This record gives sequence, C-alpha cells and structure tokens, in this order.
Amino acid sequence: MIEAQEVRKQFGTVQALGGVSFTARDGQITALLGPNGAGKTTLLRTLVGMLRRDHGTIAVDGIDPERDPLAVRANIGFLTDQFGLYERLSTREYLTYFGELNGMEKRALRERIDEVSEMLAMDDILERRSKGFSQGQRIKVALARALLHRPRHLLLDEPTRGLDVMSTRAVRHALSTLRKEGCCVVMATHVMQEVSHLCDDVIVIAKGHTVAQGTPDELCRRTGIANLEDAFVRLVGTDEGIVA
Ligand SMILES: Nc1ncnc2c1ncn2[C@@H]1O[C@H](COP(=O)(O)OP(=O)(O)OP(=O)(O)O)[C@@H](O)[C@H]1O
Repeated sequence: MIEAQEVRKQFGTVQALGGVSFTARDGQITALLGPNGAGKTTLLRTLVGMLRRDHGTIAVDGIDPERDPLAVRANIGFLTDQFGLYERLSTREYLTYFGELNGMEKRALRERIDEVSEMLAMDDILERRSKGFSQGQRIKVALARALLHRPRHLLLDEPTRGLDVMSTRAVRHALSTLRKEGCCVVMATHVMQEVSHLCDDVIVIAKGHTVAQGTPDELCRRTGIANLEDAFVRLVGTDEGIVA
C-alpha cells in the first residue's frame, strides 16, 4: 500500500506538487489522471524516492522512501519516461544484468525473464540488441525490467504510450494478472478507455493538487455526469491532454 499526505514539491518558482494526498491499495490498479503538467511524473518520482519532497509524508508499506530508499526500491518496479536501455546489450542480457543487480539467483532469473517475456509478448526481441528498437519495443523492455524482481508495488508512467493494439492488450493483461497477485499498481495515463476498463480507483490531480479520488463510477456519480471523460473535465476544469 502507498499512502501520501500533503506532498509538496517546488522546482525554482514552479510549484509542481502543491498538496497531494491519496491511498493506493494492494490488489488494485490506481490511475493517476491529470492534464499535462499536473504533476503526475513528479509525484511518481517522489514516491520512489528519486526526488526529495519539500513537505508531507509518504509511506510505501509503511516505509518512507527518503528514510530507506533501498528497502522501498526493492519492493517497487518503476517505469519512467526515460527507459535507460543499453543499446549494445540484447534484451536478455539487459534483463539479466538488472536481475543480478537485484540479487536474483541465476536459474530463477532465467525463468523469470522467460515468464515476463511471455507476459509482455516480447519473445521476438528477447535476443536482439536494443539499438534501433521502436518506441513500443523500448517500453516493453523497460516494463520487463520493472517487473523482473516481482515487486509488490508498480509505478508506471504512461505504460501504453506508443504501443500497438496487440502490445497494449498484452500490457493490460499483464497488469490484470499482477493485480490478482496482490500487487499495488499506480499508473499515470491519459487514456480514458484504459481507466474505465482497467482501473479500480482513480486519483485526479490538477495543478499539483488532488482534486478527487474514487472508482470511475464514484467520480461519475459525484459529478452527476455519466461519462468518465466528461466527469474528468468537470473535475479539473479543462480538456487538455485527454486521449479518448
Ligand atoms: N526538473 C524540473 N525542473 C523544473 N520544472 C519541472 C521539473 N520537473 C517538472 N517540472 C514542472 O513541474 C510541473 C509538473 O510536471 P510533471 O512532469 O510532473 O507533469 P505531468 O503531470 O507528468 O505532465 P504530462 O502529462 O505532460 O507528462 C510542470 O510545470 C513541469 O514543467
């Protein structure tokens, strides 16, 4: 479980997070929904301890990522907007490298790489070097890396951007499987269809503040609007950055 209370973060004169509070539960996929520049990426980076917050509290299974970043990271898989692939390594070599860094035993690691590869439908790129990989192929490798050590929490920054229909389905299916296994998934996205069909809970964030949290149905009921996209626009007061 991830809990945040009144988290604030400023970059120079820009208040990226002005007071974000929410709870993301185990066994649920929680969407982080907000217009461009709302603070979603900043929030994810703060949750994983890559950025220091200026104010507020964060607890990942009760642990503050600033106090014990290694303990938190051992239990978090993070898909950022920067994939950090090593172009001269094949996908398998790359995943093996990070699995070993995480202390995974050789045989278990080999089996897990095959498992994750099947989960994400990426067998075709497993033995290829990542130089020249398409955007979708890059996302898959980065996502495989995030999943490799079976983290209890998964933080994803727009995981299906640039993916084709089949790959999007593979990723959504993988996320449903992880939810069943009890993983706490938090996912920033602009894809409303994904939120409606996949997510149990939604955090709506605008200009660095949480403006609502609830199931897609609750958000619709609260605004008195039947359609989630229109409810979202009402909550944030803009239709910037929405993908139907
Ligand atoms: N390192 C930084 N230095 C200065 N400003 C930053 C930095 N990182 C983020 N910001 C600013 O903080 C605000 C929130 O940015 P963030 O990337 O968190 O938004 P986002 O919700 O992820 O947006 P998008 O949907 O466009 O990806 C923006 O105004 C952004 O310009």
